[in-house]
Amino acid sequence: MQKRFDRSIADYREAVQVIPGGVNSPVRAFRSVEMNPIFIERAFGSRMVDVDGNEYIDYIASWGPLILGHAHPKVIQAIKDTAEKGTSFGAPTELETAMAKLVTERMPSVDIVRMVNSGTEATMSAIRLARAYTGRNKILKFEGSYHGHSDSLLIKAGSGVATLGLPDSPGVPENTAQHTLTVPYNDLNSVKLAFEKFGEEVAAVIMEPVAGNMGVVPPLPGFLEGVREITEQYGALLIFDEVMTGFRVDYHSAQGRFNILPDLTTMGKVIGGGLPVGAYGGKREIMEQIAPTGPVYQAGTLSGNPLAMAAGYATLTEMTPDAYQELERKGRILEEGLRKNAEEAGIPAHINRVGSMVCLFFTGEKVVNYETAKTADTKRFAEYFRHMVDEGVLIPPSQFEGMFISTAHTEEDLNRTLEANRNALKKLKK
Ligand SMILES: Cc1ncc(COP(=O)(O)O)c(C=O)c1O
Ligand SMILES: NCC(=O)CCC(=O)O
Repeated sequence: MQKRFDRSIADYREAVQVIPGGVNSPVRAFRSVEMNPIFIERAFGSRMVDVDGNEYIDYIASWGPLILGHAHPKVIQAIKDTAEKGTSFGAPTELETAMAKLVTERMPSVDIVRMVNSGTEATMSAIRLARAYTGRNKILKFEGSYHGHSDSLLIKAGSGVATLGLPDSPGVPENTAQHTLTVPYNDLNSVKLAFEKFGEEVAAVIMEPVAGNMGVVPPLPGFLEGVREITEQYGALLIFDEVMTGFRVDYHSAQGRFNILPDLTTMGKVIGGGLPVGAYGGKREIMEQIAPTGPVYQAGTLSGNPLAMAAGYATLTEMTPDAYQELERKGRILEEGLRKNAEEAGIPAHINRVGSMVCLFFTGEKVVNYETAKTADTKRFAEYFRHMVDEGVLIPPSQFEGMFISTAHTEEDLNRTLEANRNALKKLKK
């Protein structure tokens, strides 16, 4: 490595004394890429600057939320203006209704929405609601999908769980885990077989409409349609986990892009504009089973927090349909450039992209599910990651995560990224 990380290394040594692994979320630990975590000092637009003064073109984007880039002036102003009037009241505000209106207008299947504080809370609450509504216990999820860290959903999970190779977490009781069925993504036949066996017991299928936690994996044609049909046939709910894809892959999210309507939708990331937010919503009849209109309990001291609502509202307001087209165009530039570079370098690679979510897998195989994602050479990814850091480009530190493009990435940033990619590929051990 040519860059110096003296201060990051010192910060990390200090952090591990008082924080497990020195990080507040495992994916920040850089373990699988065999580096110490880089501590960040500040960020603006497409750039992040670490505590040693190294500057990067950033594609982590806080793991998805920052679709406008870092510290967007309108988002920062909205947070400032709101903060001056108080940061939390424990009583409703008009801002929450305004936000709910925006979400319900844009998210095709969502009539009514409840705000929570994270994606984990959103999926956990949606599962509880689905179980209560159907009077059934089992849920079906896909291998290598990540839906946050609640017990029922930490089975064969993606994201950091996959990166660290911890498929089933200790601490999840067996009698909880037994209610979670898992099948391969993009494999409709396996979904059918699972329903033939357990169909009457399944409360819901929860799925990422574009998988984003085993790297990026688009749904194959007919897959989302098929799952929608099967769930309807068996009276199970379909939950789209749009925590990552929501307001990211399209103005109308993945459900709009692919034109499939789930019963419930979970959201997070972009709707918080960089502040802690999650949400779940859907059909009125189902959602009104939640307290206080119904018996299913779910609550939150800071839910619908004014600062988070202001940041989310400002973000969504900036994200016009044109802005999504622009992201699509940038996504295409990156996708095509990465493919061309890998071909020219003679490196086996598969590139998946949906909108502004892009992933370069170091494998010659087509990646359609977790099994095929795992054919990627993670050692090679680690080496590539470190070369990219040296080149001043920060991508998520795992083969099983995608890059996020923001409206702040300029064409120059993309060209510079492709140049960095070319240089990094050249330096890889053959
Ligand atoms: C699809 C998906 N669902 C749920 C989550 C959990 O969200 P959070 O980290 O906000 O709890 C994530 C990411 O972390 C995600 O990508
Ligand atoms: N794609 C993985 C995530 O978004 C997780 C972020 C985190 O757990 O910090």
